[in-house]
Amino acid sequence: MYTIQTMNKISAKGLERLPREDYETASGLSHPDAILVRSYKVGEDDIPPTVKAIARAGAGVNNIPVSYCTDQGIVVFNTPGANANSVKELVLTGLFLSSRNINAGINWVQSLDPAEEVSRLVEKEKSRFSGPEVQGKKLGIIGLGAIGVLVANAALALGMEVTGFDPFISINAAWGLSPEVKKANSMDSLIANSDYITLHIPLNDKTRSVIDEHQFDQMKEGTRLLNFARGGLVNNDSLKKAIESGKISYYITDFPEGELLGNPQIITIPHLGASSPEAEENCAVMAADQLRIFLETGNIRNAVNFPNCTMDYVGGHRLIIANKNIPNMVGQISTLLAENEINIQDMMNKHKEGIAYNIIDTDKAPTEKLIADLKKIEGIIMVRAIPPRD
Ligand SMILES: NC(=O)c1ccc[n+]([C@@H]2O[C@H](COP(=O)([O-])OP(=O)(O)OC[C@H]3O[C@@H](n4cnc5c(N)ncnc54)[C@H](O)[C@@H]3O)[C@@H](O)[C@H]2O)c1
Ligand SMILES: O=C(O)[C@H](O)COP(=O)(O)O
Repeated sequence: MYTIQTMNKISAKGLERLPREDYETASGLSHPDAILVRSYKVGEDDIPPTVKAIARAGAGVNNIPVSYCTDQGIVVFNTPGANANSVKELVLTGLFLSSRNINAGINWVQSLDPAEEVSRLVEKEKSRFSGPEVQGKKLGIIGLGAIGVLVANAALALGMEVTGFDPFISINAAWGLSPEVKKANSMDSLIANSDYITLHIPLNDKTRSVIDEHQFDQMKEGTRLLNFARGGLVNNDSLKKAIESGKISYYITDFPEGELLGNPQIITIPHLGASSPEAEENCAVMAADQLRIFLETGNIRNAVNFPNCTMDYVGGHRLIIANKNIPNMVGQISTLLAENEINIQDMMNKHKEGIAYNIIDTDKAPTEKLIADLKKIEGIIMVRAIPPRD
């Protein structure tokens, strides 16, 4: 029986992927094998030593202490692309909200006295809420991953001129991107030439406050900035100055903070990007499947801190081992197996940055002592025997 601790409400469709006879899934488990989470901020103290994997049902993993998990041999998964369409639709909504003064107009209508002649007032005052069309305008997209690509293609269909900046674009993303999307060679040039800018990059130490005073200075007067990626990407002090100076006419964010409230040029959405039943289901299903496959077979798909590594598992004896990506690790592992008269039948070794991951199928079950001896090899981070299937 595997135990999975949920740290947020997870779509039932995802939980159904973990059969009840083999999995207990609950929020208050003290020794879980794995954690299933959405945006809950997971602290190191939330991760008991029994945890082998954490699955983030969503894209951003900035709420998980990934480096700590790597050091502990804990595999962290996310669900690439599973909520991208949901976010794309909200970004398009944000594009129109930033352009047509819809929010201000709606709020004004709601503030009217119903006893007044509302339809007459509306016709008299509506010019106050006029705003430009997006067709023919320039959209700059920072980050052309799962979401950025969908936004780019959809904005082209709206008649916008689209430019993207992503120095690390994946081959997959490039395949999905319309050839009409222009490539910016720097973030500065993209920013200086856009009427609308939308952010679709992860928040990490390299991207924190990536939109700061310098970036705002490059922008055209009246730029509309959309942030459906993470609050920390934009420096709030610089943003407020840019709004005061007229550089920014509207900031639309899915990540409200107290200091952003009450400003009519900042539209705050309560982190609804992935809050559609479809996205919640897609993410939960993908996260649960990835967890289950890892726990039951050791195969890894879509980990952010471990390499993808899969080998057909027919249910014999299997060891999974993670180690620092340094010389002579495989040699030491195979020598120890040979000394224990265990024959390797199949083996896969992959690495990602400083981590190497091995799947080793053997003719005999590894003993507890062998596992303990493997763990003693310097550079080994994690060793686990996968229980044979019936
Ligand atoms: N609002 C929401 O509910 C919501 C939902 C999903 C994702 N997100 C956020 O959006 C981000 C992007 O999601 P995604 O699914 O497109 O992820 P993704 O991994 O598919 O794409 C991210 C892209 O950003 C690029 N990138 C990284 N650093 C960059 C930089 N400095 N400059 C330019 N490009 C850079 C990467 O190369 C990659 O192509 C997530 O990390 C998450 O923070 C928000
Ligand atoms: O990174 C993500 O996938 C989004 O921010 C969605 O977060 P949520 O699952 O908490 O809605």
